[in-house]
Amino acid sequence: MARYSRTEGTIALITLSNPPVNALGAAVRRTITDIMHRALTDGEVKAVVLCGENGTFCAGADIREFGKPPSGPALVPLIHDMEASEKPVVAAIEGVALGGGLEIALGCHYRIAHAKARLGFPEVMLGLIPGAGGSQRLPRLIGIPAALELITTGRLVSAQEALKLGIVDQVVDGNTIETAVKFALNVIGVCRPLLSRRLSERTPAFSVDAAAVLEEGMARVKQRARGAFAPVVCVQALRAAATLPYSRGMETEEQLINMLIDSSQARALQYCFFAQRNARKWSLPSGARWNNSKPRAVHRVGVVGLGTMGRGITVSLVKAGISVVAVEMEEKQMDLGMRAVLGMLERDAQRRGDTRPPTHLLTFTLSLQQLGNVDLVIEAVFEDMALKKRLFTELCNVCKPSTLLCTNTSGLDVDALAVVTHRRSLVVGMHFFAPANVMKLLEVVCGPHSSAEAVATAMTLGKRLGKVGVVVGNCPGFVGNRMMKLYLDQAYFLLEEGAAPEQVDQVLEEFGFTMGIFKVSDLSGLDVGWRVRKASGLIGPDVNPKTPSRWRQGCRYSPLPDLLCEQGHLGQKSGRGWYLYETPGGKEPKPDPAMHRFLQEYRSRYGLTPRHVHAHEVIERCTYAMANEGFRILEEGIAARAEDIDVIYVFGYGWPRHRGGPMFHAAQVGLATVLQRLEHYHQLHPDVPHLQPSPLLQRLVEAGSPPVHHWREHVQHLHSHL
Ligand SMILES: CCCCCCCCCCCCC/C=C/C(=O)SCCNC(=O)CCNC(=O)[C@H](O)C(C)(C)COP(=O)(O)OP(=O)(O)OC[C@H]1O[C@@H](n2cnc3c(N)ncnc32)[C@H](O)[C@@H]1OP(=O)(O)O
Repeated sequence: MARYSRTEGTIALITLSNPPVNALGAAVRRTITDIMHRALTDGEVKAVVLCGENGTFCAGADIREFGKPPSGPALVPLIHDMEASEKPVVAAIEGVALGGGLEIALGCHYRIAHAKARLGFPEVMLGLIPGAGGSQRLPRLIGIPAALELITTGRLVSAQEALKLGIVDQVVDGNTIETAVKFALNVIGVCRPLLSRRLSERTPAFSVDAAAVLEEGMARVKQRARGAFAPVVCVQALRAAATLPYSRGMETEEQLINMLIDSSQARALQYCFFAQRNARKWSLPSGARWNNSKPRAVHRVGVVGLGTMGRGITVSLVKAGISVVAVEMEEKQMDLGMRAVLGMLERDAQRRGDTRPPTHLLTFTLSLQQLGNVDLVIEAVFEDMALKKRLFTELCNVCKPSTLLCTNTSGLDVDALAVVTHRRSLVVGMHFFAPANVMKLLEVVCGPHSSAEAVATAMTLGKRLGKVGVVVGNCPGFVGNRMMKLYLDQAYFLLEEGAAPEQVDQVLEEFGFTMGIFKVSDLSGLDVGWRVRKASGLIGPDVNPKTPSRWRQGCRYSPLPDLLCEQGHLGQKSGRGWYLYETPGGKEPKPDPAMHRFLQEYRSRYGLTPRHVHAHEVIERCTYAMANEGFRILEEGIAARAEDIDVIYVFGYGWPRHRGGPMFHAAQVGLATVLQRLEHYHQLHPDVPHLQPSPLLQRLVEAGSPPVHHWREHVQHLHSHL
């Protein structure tokens, strides 16, 4: 928990010891409070050095304790006693000093950091504010503007930046604890400077500038927060720091943290924190798991296809220091792709203040033969099964027998590709999201043939690229796009029934989505879905001409997006889609009067009487339809946990993190309510079978709506896939 020792005769060394990250759980707080008291009252001790075991100072409060009844001593009095002490207290920061860890460090009189240390207040990402004095001490140390930026974004800073900002006093390359002990010996008995080191005794100058900074900060934060409370409350806490004496500021901080600590948003964000980490802990029906499966070493990767996805994937790999052989079939395409990749790397290097992008890691070629020596190939060619099958057959002949073959398909059958190869166990899906060098999500799709080694390798590679990998089973659209289809269907149906694209989008954005569904559709291009619908026989020559236009494969179908595509309205790229753009390629969507006329004509053609669609109906139909499909996905074993589905939606589809994800949201609304609303909508729309509540949802409600992490126990035939 925490250890006490004496060094150099007069220095008390207090070492936090709570692996893996020295989180400040109740037992740690109790021990540290006791031994700090011992050090501060022991007449032989002249100074204290506070450090963490195993190269980590402290990652803050134990997040698992939030939401449970409080136990153990609070942090605020401990920090206060330490700061008020007449003995210098020096923090020796290695690894991280985050949240409560940084608050403890700010209560110390001096801070020495290792060059590789990172510091910050990430509480806002957990739906909180720095609630143990951090919101009051940091602005007194570094000023309002810098504190505002750090606290409202949760951004971590390097030791070097912390030194520039004045958060730490010294940065060391060598032994941080030895340096801190020497430092402590030097400041023993130096009284006046100690007084000035107590941050609570400083007054932040509240200039007119600071008032303007806070006002601007509030406006910026409100605009970016998409309905999240914590960033807004962070600004309120900083305003208290700027305008109130320290003790009153602390009272405000306490009121604000108490308001947030039990909020549904804090619960959702803390759920996301653990869900993201649990997603790494995959397992397969064979018993292979993340911690018993060895990944292969990957030094050299082949990327086939230099379209939008291939370019992003190539950039991601090169930025992670991996050699890439990028293959295109046509010279013109290769030229375009090469220029785009080099441009992206150049811009990225400039942003980081690096003059030389790592282009030496890149080879561009028109020949698949150059893939003979790569460890792994990521195929990113056109979404066409026949083409992919031909490519995989060829790759088998060209690549060494141990090369893993991965497909970046967004929904085609990975098993069907595996069976055309002589190395089925080495085939997995690596589904990146556009733009692949920016988006964090990676669906790793494994089929019945995929080996544990292949899954482990794809997941490890994803981690090296900074992605959040989630292992999913093989089915059309996998997890993300399979659920997205139902979300889109509901959005189209809402238009048929009377809504306008901008109205649906506004409601979704107010709910917290990064972008409304119709804006997303315009951005990705309406032709993407059009091709998928053609390939899956929903449109095209295979459809019986007698089939009504609004009916496909036994259920309601909306031809609205197909009609737009037929008119050449493909979204941003054509200057017109669900919205109107100034020019082809324009980025600013404007409601389109022609779209409104088109929808009116469409409705009268099919005898649909438009009605007013309420905001709550938009949210319920879109999000409950998604969650309902999520339950089916769980039941089929396509996702191992509800948390995995939520991670996919938060990191890949712009789902608001402060609402946890579609499955967590359903739990927060109440499963019984979701079930009842789905029954209601299914009664109104019996031609939409996906609105019929899934059996798993019904069983969970019968079982009294257990919490999300118990849902798996109610899945029948567990291990069918994952
Ligand atoms: C004092 C609390 C009392 C509670 C009662 C309420 C009182 C109300 C007053 C509240 C005042 C509190 C003031 C303080 C608030 C805080 O400090 S909030 C926490 C702020 N800190 C963070 O957000 C840090 C979160 N952690 C990370 O960012 C990263 O984990 C890391 C430290 C940078 C390490 O990253 P990496 O090396 O990639 O490892 P990970 O896989 O992420 O983590 C390893 C395992 O450690 C677990 N973990 C990490 N941090 C915490 C944590 N703070 N609490 C609990 N557990 C943590 C993580 O889940 C991993 O676990 P496993 O998956 O099981 O391996």
